[in-house]
Amino acid sequence: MQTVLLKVLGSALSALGAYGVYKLFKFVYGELTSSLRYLPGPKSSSWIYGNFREIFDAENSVLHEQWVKEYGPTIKYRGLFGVTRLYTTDPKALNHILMHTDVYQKPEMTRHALGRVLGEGVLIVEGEKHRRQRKIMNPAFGPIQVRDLTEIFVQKAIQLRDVWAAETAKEGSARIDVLSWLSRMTLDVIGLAGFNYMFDALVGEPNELNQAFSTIFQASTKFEVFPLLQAFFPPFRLIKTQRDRQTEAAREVMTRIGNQLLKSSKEAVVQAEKDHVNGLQSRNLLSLLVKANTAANIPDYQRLSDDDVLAQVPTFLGAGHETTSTGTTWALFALTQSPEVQKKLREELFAVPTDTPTMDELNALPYLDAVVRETMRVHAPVPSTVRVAVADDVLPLSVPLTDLKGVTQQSVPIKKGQLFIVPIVAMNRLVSVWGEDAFEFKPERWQSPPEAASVVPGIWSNMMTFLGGPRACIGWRFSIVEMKALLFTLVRSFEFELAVPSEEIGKISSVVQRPILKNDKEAGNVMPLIIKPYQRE
Ligand code: HEM
Repeated sequence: MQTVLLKVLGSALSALGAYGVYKLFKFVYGELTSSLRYLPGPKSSSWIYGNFREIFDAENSVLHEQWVKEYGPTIKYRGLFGVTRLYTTDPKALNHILMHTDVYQKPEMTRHALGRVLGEGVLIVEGEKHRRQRKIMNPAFGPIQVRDLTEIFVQKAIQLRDVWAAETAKEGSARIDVLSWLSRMTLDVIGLAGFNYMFDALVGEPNELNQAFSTIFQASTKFEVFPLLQAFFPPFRLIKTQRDRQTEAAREVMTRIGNQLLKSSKEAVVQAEKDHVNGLQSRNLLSLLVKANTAANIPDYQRLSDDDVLAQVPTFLGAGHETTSTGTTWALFALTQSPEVQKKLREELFAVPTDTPTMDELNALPYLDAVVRETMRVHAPVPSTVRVAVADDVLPLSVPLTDLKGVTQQSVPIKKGQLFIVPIVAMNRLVSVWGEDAFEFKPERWQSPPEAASVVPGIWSNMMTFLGGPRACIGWRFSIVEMKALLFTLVRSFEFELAVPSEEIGKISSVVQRPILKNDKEAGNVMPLIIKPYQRE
């Protein structure tokens, strides 16, 4: 028996070894013959990590932005185990990548990492499945639907205002971690607006789903090798880390709650149809999706299965909650750094004679709009994303590049398997578009945005914040109005100051770019502000 076992083990190890040698050979051959081998770019600083560690230490895009200054808009650098990554801020090349979703897709490792948390929702799936999901989902995110949801945004912003007012009541001011409170508020909003579900995160202790989510999405402040090994080498995924177990537990909670929500949504849609009403219960995203999916004019082959609909619950939670809370956190941070902007914004907001504005009233405020745009430009919550070419292609360039052999290239030949970083915040802060002060927070620049911005291939406001093309963010209108409702309510009620010196605030990115305290990384993702009730003269 023992001999048989040893033989099986021996064969398995030999097969694994042969597979490893084959992969290594394929990789080395691919690199030696790569069409990118003469592209300019920084030297790799490690055989194992490539340029990864310095990128991790340099707050995401800052280092890339320096490289672009040094080597030009289209460069290559090394990722883990020396894998070549192509990085370009050339708008024509990026437009090509974003528009050709049949060729440029999310890499398997990204889909694995996101999928184990969020399931097979619209954020993860590719090809025909994506087109089908997106088609049924698009109508739920239109301007009319978001207008209907504004009441929820404003109600929840007022509830947060009241919680903070109570915090400041004793001493006249309070030190508050605004990130955690905004995160509770946006969770409540996506619960209600997404599925008519009450998380009640703004009252009492976080409930089980809230807790599960916070654990998964807490960005790691340390450089960890094992998750990278799992991402690159699927066999490592068989080894379950504590984080994997937490994620699985969270997924179970989400599936359980998701099933209940889907059942209630279906019942609410049927009831609303019977009663010929369009009540709030059936005005949430999930019910709109259920309604669209059951509409008589949809052919059966285009309908989503229950599993597909269910997968959108964690997708909305994951994609629509921390992104908006982080964006609003950076907006408040920016206001603490520009007291004159804070004052000017408050003056504009006080001109509105109601505490409960509609979407149209919020959208009619030009300075609020400029503050939101400028925050989304400078502090884009998702700083970059990734794509892989699933077929050979040719990438067109608007700025020709001179390769290491001195040859000028108008385009770059791309081989199947090539990884790309899609720069979001770096595109939003291009000096060639926004001028020398591109890194500074100046809402006034939106009075006359530069002509040059029109080449940036973004779905919103000539920025990449919500990406562009068929995979652009579906929830951009939702989040912009939610942020406006929050800023409207909070800036009218409080004055904001940073509770620590500004140099102490750092950024750390795990999909979403959140604040940390550089001198106290153990504190996790926090943004401590001193808030004082605003006394109107
Ligand atoms: C400030 C807030 C937000 C930001 C910065 C943001 C940003 C993004 C970005 C950059 C992507 C593309 C990711 C990629 O393909 O690599 C994306 C996709 C997506 N976002 Fe958002 N998002 C925000 C809010 C929301 C909200 C509120 C929702 C839903 C309620 C939402 C739902 C989605 C979904 C479902 C996708 C996948 C779309 C697809 O692949 O077809 N997002 N978002």
